[in-house]
Amino acid sequence: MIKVTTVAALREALAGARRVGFVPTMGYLHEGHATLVRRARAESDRVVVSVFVNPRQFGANEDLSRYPRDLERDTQVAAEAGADVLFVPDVGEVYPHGYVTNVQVGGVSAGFEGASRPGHFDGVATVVLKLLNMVQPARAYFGEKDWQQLAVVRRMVRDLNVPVEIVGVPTVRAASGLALSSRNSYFTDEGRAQATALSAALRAVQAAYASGTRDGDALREVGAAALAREAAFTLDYLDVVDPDLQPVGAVTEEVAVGARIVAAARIHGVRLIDNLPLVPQD
Ligand SMILES: Nc1ncnc2c1ncn2[C@@H]1O[C@H](COP(=O)(O)OP(=O)(O)OP(=O)(O)O)[C@@H](O)[C@H]1O
Ligand SMILES: CC(C)(CO)[C@@H](O)C(=O)[O-]
Ligand code: BAL
Repeated sequence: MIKVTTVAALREALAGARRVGFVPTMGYLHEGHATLVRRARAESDRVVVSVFVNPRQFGANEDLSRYPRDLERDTQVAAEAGADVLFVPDVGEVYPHGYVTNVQVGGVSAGFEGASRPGHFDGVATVVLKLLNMVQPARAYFGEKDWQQLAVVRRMVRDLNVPVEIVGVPTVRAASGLALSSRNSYFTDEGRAQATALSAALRAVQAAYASGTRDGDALREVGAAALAREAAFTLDYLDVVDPDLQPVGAVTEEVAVGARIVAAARIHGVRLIDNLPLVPQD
C-alpha cells in the first residue's frame, strides 16, 4: 500500500487503473471501515481509502478539534483490509486558498441530522463530490450506519450524473449491539455499556412492529420509551421514515419494506446515531 497526500500523487498512483473502488473515511479506522475496504477489495482492481477529517461538515460547537486521530494505526488497518492507496490530504489540498464552492443537496438533507447539525450535509456533499472527482472510482462504499448520509450521497450522484456506483454496506456492531463508530472512543467502559440502549431502542421498535403495531406515532413512542429507560441518554430524534427520509404514518406492508428506524441521542457528552430496518432483513 502506498500513502499519498496530494491529488497529483494520487492521479499518478492510479494511472492506468481499471475498476477503482473507493472508501472515504475520517480515519480512526475500526472494523466497520475494514469491512467497507474488504468489500471494495473483492469488487475492484485497485482500492483507495481516504482519511480526511473534513472541517466543513462540523458545526462551530462540535468535536472537530478533539476528533480522534491515529494515522499509524489507520495505515495498518487499511493495508490489512486490502487497500492499495491511502490518500491523506491536508485541509489546504482539499480547500486551497480562494476556495468558495458549496454543494447543497435538497430534500433528503433537510431533517434529522440536517436539522440537528445545520450545514453538515453541505460539508459532506461538498467533500464527497470533491473526493469522487479526485479518485474517479467505479464504485464508492459507504456505511449504512450513516443512513441519511448514504441517501444524500445517492441523491447527489443521481442529480449531478456523477459516474460512480454508490454501494451501501450494512452496519458492523459490537456483540452488545452498539454500532461501531470512531466516536465510541470517547466513552469510558461504563458509558460504552450504557450506549447499547440506543440499538436496543431500535430493536424495541422492530419488535413492536413484528407484534402488530402499525401506527407510525405509536412505533416512535415505543422507541422513545425504550431509550428513556437509560437515564443517561438525551434523545435528539427517533423516527420511522421512508426511503426519502419522510416520517411514515400508517405502516402498510408496502411502506414497511423500505421503512427505516433512525435515531440520534446524546450520552455523556457524546452524540451517537444509529438505524435499523423496520423489518429485519435476515
Ligand atoms: N459500524 C459501521 N459499520 C459500517 N460502516 C461504518 C460503520 N461506522 C462507520 N462506517 C462507515 O465508514 C465511513 C467512514 O465513516 P467515519 O470515518 O465517519 O466513521 P465513523 O465511525 O462513522 O465515525 P463517527 O464516529 O464520526 O460517526 C462512512 O461511510 C460510515 O458510514
Ligand atoms: C463520507 C465522509 C468521509 C465525508 O467526510 C464522512 O462523512 C464519513 O466518514 O462518514
Ligand atoms: N460518519 C459521519 C461523519 C460525521 O459525523 O461528521
